[in-house]
Amino acid sequence: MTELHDRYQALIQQIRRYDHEYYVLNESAIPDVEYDRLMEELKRIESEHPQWVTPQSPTQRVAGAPQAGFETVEHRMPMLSLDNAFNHDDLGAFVKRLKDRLNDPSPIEFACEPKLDGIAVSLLYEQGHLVRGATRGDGTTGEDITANVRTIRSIPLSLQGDGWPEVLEVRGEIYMPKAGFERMNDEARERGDKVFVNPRNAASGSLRQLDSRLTATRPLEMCCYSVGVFEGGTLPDTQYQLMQKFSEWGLKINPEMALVTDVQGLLDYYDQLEQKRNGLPYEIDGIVYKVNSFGLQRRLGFVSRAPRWAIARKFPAQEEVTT
Ligand SMILES: NC(=O)n1nc(-c2ccco2)nc1N
Repeated sequence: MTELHDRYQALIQQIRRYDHEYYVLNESAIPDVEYDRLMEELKRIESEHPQWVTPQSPTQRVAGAPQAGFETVEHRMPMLSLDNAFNHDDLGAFVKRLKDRLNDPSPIEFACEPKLDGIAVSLLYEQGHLVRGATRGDGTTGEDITANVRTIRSIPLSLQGDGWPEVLEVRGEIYMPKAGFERMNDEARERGDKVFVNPRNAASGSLRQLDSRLTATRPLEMCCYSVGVFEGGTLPDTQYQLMQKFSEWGLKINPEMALVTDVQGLLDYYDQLEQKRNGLPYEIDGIVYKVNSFGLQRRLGFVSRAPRWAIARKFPAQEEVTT
């Protein structure tokens, strides 16, 4: 029996590693037929030994039946909205305001991230296991979409590596890549079904399904970009270091992230990303600039619902191409 149980645990680790390589690192793992064979062997062992199955097993990503509705979730820490900068002068004014408030003229380091155009989501991990997924909602109250979040392969059911806090709330954006959006709409047209106007609406509609078996068929991904609640552990001192930790723990982060210094750095990054924008495999509607140091972020605090230490800079709206 222990030999079979050892095989069972090895299978879970192997499939978890392939999921991470394929869905988080976007590296081609093994041929589908080989992956499917491993999953079939895992399901067969679980059917013979149902008492071994835990919610963290790769076979447990899709619930068997629809839920009646969505429970509400009260966010222990509000999910922030971002102040906006509409032009380069606004960015200069933003940096000046920070230096005045810090009463320190020395250069400030910023973490720069593409502003993904999806749905902001909170993932709660306890003892390293995913226990809840929730939408941002109005920032204070969101909807419990755990069953749907569990179907997204780029979201690990258990954190990898070590050193993560006992309670860790990871925040990020769930989005639908452009190629998946086009493919899904082509299939919908062939079936005579409703098509979605844009990837953001498609992601939102997919997350609001009461039947997670439908959500599981949708090409959704998640990039993680900030932390909410954390207990029973420590986190790095900067946004950039936190993202490296997230990646070590098996969470997907955005590869376009960069560290820059002062206003010129913000402007250069804007120009670089504006050039890249149309070639990216997902839609972005701007950039999020964050003061990199968490110590400085704490000193700067928030104004009402938005942090003083971050600002969004939007690109000009793109002409809707009517197909
Ligand atoms: N939407 C998006 O891509 N965001 N949103 C934040 C954010 C919002 C509040 C704190 O951080 N960061 C990124 N990359």
